Amino acid sequence: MKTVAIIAHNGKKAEMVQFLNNHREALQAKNITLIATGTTGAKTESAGFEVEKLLSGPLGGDAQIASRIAEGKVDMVIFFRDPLDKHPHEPDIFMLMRLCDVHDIPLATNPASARLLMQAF
Ligand SMILES: O=C(CO)COP(=O)(O)O
Repeated sequence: MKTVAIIAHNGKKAEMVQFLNNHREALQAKNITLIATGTTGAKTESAGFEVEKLLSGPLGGDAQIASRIAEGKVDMVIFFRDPLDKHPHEPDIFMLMRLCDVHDIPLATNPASARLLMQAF
């Protein structure tokens, strides 16, 4: 079983749901468990996926996922960031991405790279 963390900023949540729908069979076939920041997780659940929901990003959800990465509990991160919006919790976002690099965890920040990573996963 592998764990994939999914996170999407508000302007990218629809793309995340679309991405998951497009990969529904692969997620099942590869026995992937999903964890997510709060609102991303709620949207994911509404689309019919099982997902562990952590706190909403601005309330510490990114930091919780960063902590799971540091503990070696995450195998891949899909984080659809919105580069055209401001985020009050930017330090948490950088921490999450930094810890992916520290621990050599694959990180996709847009659908094109996420598609490639999922193929290889
Ligand atoms: O803010 C986020 C990522 O930085 C996402 O958080 P939500 O999924 O709770 O909207």
